[in-house]
Amino acid sequence: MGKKITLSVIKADIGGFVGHSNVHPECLETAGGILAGSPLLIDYHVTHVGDDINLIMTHELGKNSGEIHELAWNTFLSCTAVAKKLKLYGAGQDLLADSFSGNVKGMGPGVAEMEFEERTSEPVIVYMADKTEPGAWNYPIYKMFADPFNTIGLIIDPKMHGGFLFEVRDLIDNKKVTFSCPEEIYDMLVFIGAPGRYCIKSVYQKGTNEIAATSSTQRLNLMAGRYVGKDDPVLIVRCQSGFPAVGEALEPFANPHMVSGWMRGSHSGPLMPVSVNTSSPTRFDGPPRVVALGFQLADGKLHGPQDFFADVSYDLARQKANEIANYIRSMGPFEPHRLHLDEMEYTTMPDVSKRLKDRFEKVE
Ligand SMILES: O=C(COP(=O)(O)O)[C@@H](O)[C@H](O)[C@H](O)COP(=O)(O)O
Ligand SMILES: [Mg+2]
Ligand SMILES: [Mg+2]
Ligand SMILES: [Mg+2]
Repeated sequence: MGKKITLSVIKADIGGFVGHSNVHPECLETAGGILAGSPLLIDYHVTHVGDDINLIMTHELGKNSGEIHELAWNTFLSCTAVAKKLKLYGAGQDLLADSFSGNVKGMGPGVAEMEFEERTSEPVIVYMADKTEPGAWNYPIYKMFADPFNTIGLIIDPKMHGGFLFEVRDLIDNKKVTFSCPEEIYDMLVFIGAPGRYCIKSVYQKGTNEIAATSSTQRLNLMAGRYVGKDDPVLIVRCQSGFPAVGEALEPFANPHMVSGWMRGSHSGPLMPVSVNTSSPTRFDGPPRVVALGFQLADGKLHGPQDFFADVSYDLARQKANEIANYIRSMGPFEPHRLHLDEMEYTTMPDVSKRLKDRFEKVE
C-alpha cells in the first residue's frame, strides 16, 4: 500500500464585504499567512466564493483530524478578528461555538474531506457554492455519476460501466443509506429529488470502493436553531481514468438547475456557474453561485487552480441563469420563487397569524 493523502476543504463565512457579497482581501491574506506557517500541511490554497472563505488543504493526518480541524477553526477565528476590526458585516457569522472541541463538525464551518492513495496522475475538482444549501449538489452529482446522457464514460469506459455507490444522508433524522446505481436509481431519486432533506454525501466506485466524490452536508440552521445564513456547501470530485472526465464533471452546470437559497435563504433560483472573480452575489443577493477549481495533485502538492467556469463555454449557462432569474424574480413573494413555508429560513408567519387570530372566522 502506498502513502495516503487527505484532501480537506473546510469553509466558513466569518463576515461579509460588503453585506453578504464578498470576502475582504485582508481576511484571505490572514488565512493564507496562518496556513503557510503550519507544519501540518503538505500544501494549501485559500480562496472564496461570495462571502465564504474556503481552505483547501492536503496532509497525511486523515479525515476528521483534530489537528487539521483546529488549524481551520483557529484560522477562521483570526479572520473573524480582522472582520471585527474592519467592522465587516456579520463578523464570525458561521462560528457557532465558543471554543474548539476536537472537530469542527457541528460548530458551524462546512467540511468535505477524502483520503486516498494518489494515482499516477490525480486530477480533482473542488466546487464551492454561495447562497444555497448542500442539496444543491444532488442534481449535478447524479448527472456526473449516474446519467449516461451527461457522462458517456458510464457506457464506454469499462472502468465506469459497473456504476457507483451513492451514500445519501437524511439531514433531518440523521440517518444514512447507500444506493447501488444504476440498478437502484429509481429508488434513489425518490429521496435525492427532495434536496432540502436528503443529500448525497459521498460516491464510491463499485468493486474497488474507491472514494470518487464527497460533499459538505452541514445544515447551519439545524445546528443553530435559527437562521445564520445559508450553508454554502463544498464538493470534491476525483476525475479521469475510472471517474468522470473533467468535462463530464463540469457538464451538469451547463444547465443552471434550480436550488434553494438566494435572498434570505428563502428563495428558489438558478445556480449560476462563475469564476472566483465573479462569484459575488449581487442581484437580490444572488443568484446563487458555483465555482469549480481544478487541481493536479502531485505527492499532495496542489498544482492549480484552473478556474474552470471562467471559460467562455459557460457564457450561455450564465445567460440562461440570468434569464431564469429575471423570470422567477417577477413572482416576488409568491411560491415557488419564495420557498414553501417549511423551507423558509426566516418567517414572520407565526407573528402575523397570532395578530390576525381573532379575525379568522369559521367557514360553515
Ligand atoms: O442569505 C443571505 C446570506 O447568506 P450567507 O451569509 O451567504 O450564508 C442573505 O440574503 C441575507 O439573508 C440577507 O442579506 C439579509 O441579511 P441580514 O440583514 O439578515 O443579515
Ligand atoms: Mg454571509
Ligand atoms: Mg455565503
Ligand atoms: Mg452561509
